[in-house]
Amino acid sequence: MMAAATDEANTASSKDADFDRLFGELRESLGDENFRNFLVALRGGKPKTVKYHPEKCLHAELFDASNWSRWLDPRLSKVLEEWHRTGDLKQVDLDAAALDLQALAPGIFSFPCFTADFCRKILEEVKNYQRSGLPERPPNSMNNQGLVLNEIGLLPLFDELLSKVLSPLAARLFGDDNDRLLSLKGQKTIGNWGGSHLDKHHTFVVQYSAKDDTHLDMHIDECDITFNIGLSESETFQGNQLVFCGLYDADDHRKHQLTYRHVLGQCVVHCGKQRHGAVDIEEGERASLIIWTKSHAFRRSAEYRALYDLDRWKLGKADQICLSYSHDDDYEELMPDEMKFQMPTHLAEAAGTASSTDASGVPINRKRRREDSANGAEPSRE
Ligand SMILES: O=C(O)CCC(=O)C(=O)O
Ligand SMILES: [Fe+2]
Repeated sequence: MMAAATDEANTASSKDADFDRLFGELRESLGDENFRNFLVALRGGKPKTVKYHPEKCLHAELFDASNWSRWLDPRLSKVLEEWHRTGDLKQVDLDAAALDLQALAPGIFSFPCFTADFCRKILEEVKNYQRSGLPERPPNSMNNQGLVLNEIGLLPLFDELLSKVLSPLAARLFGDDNDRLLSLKGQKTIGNWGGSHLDKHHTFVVQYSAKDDTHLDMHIDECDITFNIGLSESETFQGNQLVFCGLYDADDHRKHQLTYRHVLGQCVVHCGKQRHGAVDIEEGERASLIIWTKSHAFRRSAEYRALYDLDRWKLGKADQICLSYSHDDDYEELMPDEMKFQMPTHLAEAAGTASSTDASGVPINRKRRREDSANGAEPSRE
């Protein structure tokens, strides 16, 4: 009897696993949006189409994809000029002093991306949509507050921005061996994560305030490369820094690497499989524009399967700030009761032996060195 029950349970769980695998493969080959439409169709429904643009939108110019170049920070446009003319990736000089790219930690870089005007308009558009009463859903499985921009008519704009702006950067930082830089400004790149062949994006805005999402638990992203652009003025929020820990299966994946303070228009780019989260917001509101990008070709390769195998994932040593209440089985044991399910800023500070950035996006230790040398003092050692 016992054996039969166990066999039955085994059969059921192996059927569940088959089902999960099948659905996973289907989702992978259809892409997220078509997969969602497929599920809606299975239930006999019609995929939802939202009539927002042009009747109800605020900034019609955002919805005209041919405007894509208008929104770029001029420092980034300049670095892409030669590549646009020749198609030669080697001409994308991320080292150019004029770009002011910051190499923050291995595989984590930031650079000026969009104009303040674009950031303001995107955020105003999001708030306008949220007031409209049109259908909404959470932007991903962990953030409640925000909006999926691809679903309100902005997909063509972000398609253009992916192919004309973000793709060459991804290729140089996370692409094939032929395209990728080995290091940049003294920081190593972390190998091929499909950056040469990005073909899909999930683009959304996340919002934090005392009212709803106050922080974001540690996680990895459902994508290969993440572009995350600050939409809020530095003076409008306190706390809520982005904290990076290690790559998902590295021995140090739960060790603090970087505390990053968002800057308006500045993009922080990282591999989706880098553990990260946002600490509690202390004052005001913050919003970020997130572009999760994927390469389906890369995901089908043996190289990807060798890189990303959840069976290899293990817990291992941890800084408290890198613990995840949604994903870590030892969270209950390692996090003291009075600190559970919060992500206070001081936890990031306590772990902040690695680098941090300040309100202008400059790594603090490097800034101190610059100031010291401007004052004629001996540069401090890292
Ligand atoms: O709050 C942020 O800037 C990061 C959000 C994030 O990591 C995500 O939505 O996946
Ligand atoms: Fe994320």
